[in-house]
Amino acid sequence: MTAPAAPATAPTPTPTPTPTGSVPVTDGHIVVDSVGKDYVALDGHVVHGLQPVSLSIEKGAFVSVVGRSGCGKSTFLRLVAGLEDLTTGSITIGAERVSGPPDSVRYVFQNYGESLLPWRTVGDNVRFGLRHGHGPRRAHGRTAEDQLIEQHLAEVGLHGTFSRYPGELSGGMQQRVAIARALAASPDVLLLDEPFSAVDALSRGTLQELILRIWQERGLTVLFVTHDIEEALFLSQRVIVLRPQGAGVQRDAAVDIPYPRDQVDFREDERYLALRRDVLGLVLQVEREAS
Ligand SMILES: Nc1ncnc2c1ncn2[C@@H]1O[C@H](COP(=O)(O)OP(=O)(O)OP(=O)(O)O)[C@@H](O)[C@H]1O
Repeated sequence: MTAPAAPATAPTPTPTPTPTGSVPVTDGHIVVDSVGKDYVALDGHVVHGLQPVSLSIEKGAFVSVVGRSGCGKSTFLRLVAGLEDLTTGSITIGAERVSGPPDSVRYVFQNYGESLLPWRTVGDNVRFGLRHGHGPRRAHGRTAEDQLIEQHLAEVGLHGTFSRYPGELSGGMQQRVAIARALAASPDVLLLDEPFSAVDALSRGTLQELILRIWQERGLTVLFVTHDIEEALFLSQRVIVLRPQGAGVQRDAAVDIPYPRDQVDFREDERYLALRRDVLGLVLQVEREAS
């Protein structure tokens, strides 16, 4: 496979005022300080979505978040994305405190079918990302914009699909469109919430390699949520295990295995096997205690 030779360093784009007048953040270093989230359920009782978590995620890092269902993975991602208000703490990305969706952050959801606009062509879906992004890759004029869109599509292996509709593509291809749309916004931080869980195993492998290549080439900070511990270890420099029921961080494990990582060789590496045993053991132990 083609995968990063080393952790990449993101180029620092020049801050450009957005059409709404807000100034985008310009750096992918994420600091999460005592961040917690409580929800009030319909019957009025308080649910801990996430109990206070503190983390520092370096610019250009690839970090995965794992843990059993309901432990707060998606809540954590939505808070970093500024899609929900914090109950406690603060999040900063670069120099900016997150108080709404930052211009430099893009989110790719599991359900590409819901996130893509089915009545718009693939090209127009990516155009949406381009027009609502920031940074130096914005184009002036329809032709220049179309060329940029073609480049974004080619970057995710979808050359020649501009005029097709999402519903005409396979699941894996639709998720590539969603990734291209996110990249068209020139983000510094890419958040992915179980992005490959709805695609078949083979497509999943190629999508994993795609995301590693993009991470390396663009120097993005990537936060990746998955149920799949093997996927998390294969992709990441660091795997964060959350405790059940939003009870915070249980383990913060460095995956000290160099890139490029080969899908087959990686899974035979002693360091991978030891980490897998450790992380899987933790999660399974929690499952047993909960059942
Ligand atoms: N809008 C909401 N209102 C009430 N409770 C919520 C809301 N969103 C999440 N929760 C609760 O917060 C907790 C964490 O949910 P979250 O979706 O973050 O977990 P998760 O680890 O992503 O789960 P899964 O792996 O199943 O997707 C759960 O108990 C969930 O029921």
